Amino acid sequence: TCAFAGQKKVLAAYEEAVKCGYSGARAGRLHTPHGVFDTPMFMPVGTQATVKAVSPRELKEMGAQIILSNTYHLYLRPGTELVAEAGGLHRFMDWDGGILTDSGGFQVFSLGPLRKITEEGAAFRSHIDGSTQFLSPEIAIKAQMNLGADIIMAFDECIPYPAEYQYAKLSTERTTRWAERSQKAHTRSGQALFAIVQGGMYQDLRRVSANDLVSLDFPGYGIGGLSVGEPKPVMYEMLEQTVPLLPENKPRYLMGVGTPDCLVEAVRYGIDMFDCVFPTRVARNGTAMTKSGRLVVKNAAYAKDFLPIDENCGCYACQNFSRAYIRHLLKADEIFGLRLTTIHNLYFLLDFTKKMRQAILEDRFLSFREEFLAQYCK
Ligand SMILES: CNc1nc2c(CCNCC3CCCC3)c3nc(N)[nH]c(=O)c3cc2[nH]1
Ligand SMILES: [Zn+2]
Repeated sequence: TCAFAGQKKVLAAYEEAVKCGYSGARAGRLHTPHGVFDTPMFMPVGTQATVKAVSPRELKEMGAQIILSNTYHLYLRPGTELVAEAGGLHRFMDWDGGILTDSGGFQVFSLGPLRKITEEGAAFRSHIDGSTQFLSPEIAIKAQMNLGADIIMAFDECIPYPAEYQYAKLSTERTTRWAERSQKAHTRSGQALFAIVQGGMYQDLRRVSANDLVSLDFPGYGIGGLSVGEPKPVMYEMLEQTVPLLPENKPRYLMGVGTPDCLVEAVRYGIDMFDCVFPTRVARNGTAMTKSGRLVVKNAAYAKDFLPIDENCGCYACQNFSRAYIRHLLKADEIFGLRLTTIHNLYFLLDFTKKMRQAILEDRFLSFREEFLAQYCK
């Protein structure tokens, strides 16, 4: 095992990373002010301080450990000072588990019509009221200190795909300078600041980004700039180049990933933490995730199917309701229908990462991966 080396200001401590015999797959324990959590882990996304359609009690019941929220959205509405006055994000949304906030870097570049990026930061138009806004490392870190998450992310630029080598190089070097500025602006003890590795789809830039950020010594590392439309083999190649350069005794968080096939490959390379809007988003248009692929429960084929979505699933939806009932609710635009598909999809991914952890601890991760990929159609 990798003994935990004492690190200053580290509360997202990493210990007990148990390496299984093959490559970098490992099972670990992540220490935060709101508890100690098992990895590999999937983190449900709650963009606007709620995981859409489910309650904190239901999240706890299905085994969620850390959930995500978003600085960009909360900064625009209701404002991060207001959340601070309410006692912080945990109090505001009544969640006593772990919270991780993304710095807003990705959203600025993917949501608001981008105005311009300078060394100072990013100016953009709010997607809510079109007003001109500005985010910089200092503003993003102050906002995240106000929200009070257990883990916060450095302000970065997620390089679009595809991108010219020269642009990727300059942007990655700026993201490293922004990471240093994020570190200097981060003055809240009891909160872990993770840096974010960039480098586009260029192996050499990925290695430079990882090495530069590791020498700045962060308690954990996000891997950004992936799952932005690149082919999966390219994403895996970037992981192969990047993950081995990150300290073994620190958490690695692959941002915005993803589907079960991507999760099992990323765990193989040594990723510990994942987030993705996919399970909650597709649930809202009536698609359920299963170990053999997606099941569009809204389809007419299920009108008289009185079996649950997945007979082996332990979630509230599968334990109590049939495909026919859920299809009926979705067709009737009943809110409870969205709640049931969301509960199932979140449970599916949370349970999937739990199964991967168990396989690693029992040193059978490779066969688990083979069996899963054989059954799962992308
Ligand atoms: C979907 N693919 C993807 N997502 C990325 C994300 C967002 C991760 N998810 C955040 C939650 C979603 C809403 C609330 C918080 C990325 N974020 C940052 N900061 N940098 C990336 O390179 C970055 C890269 C990403 N790629
Ligand atoms: Zn289920």
